[in-house]
Amino acid sequence: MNKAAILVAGGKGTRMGAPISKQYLPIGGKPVLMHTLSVFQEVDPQIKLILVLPKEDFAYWNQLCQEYDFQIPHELVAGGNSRFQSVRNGLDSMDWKDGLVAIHDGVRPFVSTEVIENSFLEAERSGSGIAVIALKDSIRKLSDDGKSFYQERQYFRLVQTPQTFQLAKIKKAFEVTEMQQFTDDATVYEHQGWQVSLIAGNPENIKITTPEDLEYGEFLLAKKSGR
Ligand SMILES: Nc1ccn([C@@H]2O[C@H](COP(=O)(O)OP(=O)(O)OP(=O)(O)O)[C@@H](O)[C@H]2O)c(=O)n1
Ligand SMILES: C[C@](O)(CO)[C@H](O)COP(=O)(O)O
Repeated sequence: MNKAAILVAGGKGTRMGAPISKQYLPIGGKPVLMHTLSVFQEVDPQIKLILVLPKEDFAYWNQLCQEYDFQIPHELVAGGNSRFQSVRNGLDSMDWKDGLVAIHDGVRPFVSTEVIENSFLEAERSGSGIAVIALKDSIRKLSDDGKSFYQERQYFRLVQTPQTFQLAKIKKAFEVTEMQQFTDDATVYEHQGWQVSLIAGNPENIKITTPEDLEYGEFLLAKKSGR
C-alpha cells in the first residue's frame, strides 16, 4: 500500500519567542525539521514525504538544506493560516486515489519509529491510528465559577501525532468547514461519525513549543545517540 507523511510546519512558533521559527532551530546542531524527516525516512525510505511550510520560508528552507547537505527527498507545500488549513493544503497536494497518510507535527522530532509503524498498521486495519499516551498526574476539571472537580484519569489520554489515516477517508473528512473543535486531525475524522483508533505513543514525542523543550530535546537527542 502507498504510504505518505504530511509534516506540518506552517506555524510561526510564537510561544518559543525566538528570532527564527522553532521548526528551524537547532537541536544537536541540526534544525528540528531535519530530525523529524529523518525518522520517517528511517521507517521506510519509500514513504512520500510532504513538508508544509509558510510559503515565505521556502527559500530559507532550501538554503538550510544546502548548508546542511540535507539529502532526504521531500516535496514542499505552502501552509495556511491555521494548522487545519496547512493539513488540508498537504492533503490537496496529493493526487493518489488510495493509500495511507500519516499527519505529523514537524516539531515532534522525537517520535519513535515503532510509533510511526504502528500508526500505519492500525490505519490500514481500521481506518485510523492516533498516537496517545496515558497521564501520569492527577487531573481536575475547572468550571466557569472557579470550582474544580475530580476526574478519573484512567479515562483520559494525551493526544500526540502521528495521526495516520486511510487517505480517501481523511481527504473526505477535510472537505468540511473548519471548526474550533478541530485542534487535531482525529477530531476532523471523527466529525464524519467515524470512530478513531488509538495506538500507544512514546513519552519522548514532545511538541517543541517553549524554550525548555529545546533543552529537554538536547537531552533526548544525547540519550538517543548514546552520548
Ligand atoms: N498555520 C499553521 C499553524 C501551525 N502549524 C503546525 O502545527 C504544528 C503544531 O502547532 P504549534 O505547536 O502550535 O506551532 P505554532 O503555531 O508554530 O506555535 P505557536 O502557537 O507558539 O505560534 C507545528 O508543527 C506547526 O508548525 C501549521 O502547519 N500551520
Ligand atoms: C495536533 C496536536 O499536536 C495534538 O496534540 C495539537 O492539538 C496541536 O495543538 P496546537 O494548538 O497547534 O499547539
